[in-house]
Amino acid sequence: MKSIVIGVAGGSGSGKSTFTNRIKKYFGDDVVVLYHDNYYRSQDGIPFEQRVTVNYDHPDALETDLMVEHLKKLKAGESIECPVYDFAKNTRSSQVLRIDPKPVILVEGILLLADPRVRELLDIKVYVEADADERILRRISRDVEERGRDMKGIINQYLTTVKPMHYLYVEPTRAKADVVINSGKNDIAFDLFVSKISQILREMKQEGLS
Ligand SMILES: Nc1ncnc2c1ncn2[C@@H]1O[C@H](COP(=O)(O)OP(=O)(O)O)[C@@H](O)[C@H]1O
Ligand SMILES: O=c1ccn([C@@H]2O[C@H](COP(=O)(O)O)[C@@H](O)[C@H]2O)c(=O)[nH]1
Repeated sequence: MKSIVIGVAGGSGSGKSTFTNRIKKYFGDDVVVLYHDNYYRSQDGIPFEQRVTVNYDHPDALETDLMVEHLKKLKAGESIECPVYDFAKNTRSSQVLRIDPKPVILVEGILLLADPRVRELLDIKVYVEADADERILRRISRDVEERGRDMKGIINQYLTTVKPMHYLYVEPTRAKADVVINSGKNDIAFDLFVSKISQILREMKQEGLS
């Protein structure tokens, strides 16, 4: 099976998942999503109080080697067993997720475009743009509602690691993207991607590649 790989990067809270999930919902079984977030390293070796002080916005916090290996396998038509990260516990869960290869592979993560090995595997590189104030406001709601965090912890983490790492490692990768989209709820960008992906899927089907 031949695949097209689309990488979606951007700051935390920019709307990457919103955009990616909308594409996945539209194309259903033709699309698989690989979340770089699931490749955060296990923090099982340290107590919870220490886990919350780790710099999760530095490239070293992620096991990108494993994700590169998995992405290569999916591209080669092989299934993978992806780790599953538990944000409430700040470590990997005991679960793994079997992911089967599909004609369209979406890969998503804040630091995706920071690694040349990942960039090399991507056919289309997208950067989702959003103002810093909107990103932090969205992150506050999401982290409280979905990731088991409190206000004090979110603010402390934002000021000590999220913000400085964003300007050091995430924002510079905007220049590596083929397409920069303004907001994950951008209907024009969504329509353009639907038509591009539909065209690629049609060509793959005509050539008998998917
Ligand atoms: N353009 C937008 N307007 C309003 N809310 C948004 C917008 N984009 C994303 N959100 C909301 O912000 C939160 C974080 O978005 P998400 O897509 O998970 O960001 P990311 O994956 O980049 O961290 C979600 O609750 C989402 O519904
Ligand atoms: O244990 C962890 C691991 C990561 N984070 C934060 O997650 C975001 C990236 O996820 P998005 O879905 O793109 O927001 C990153 O900024 C890390 O700070 C965490 O808080 N705890």
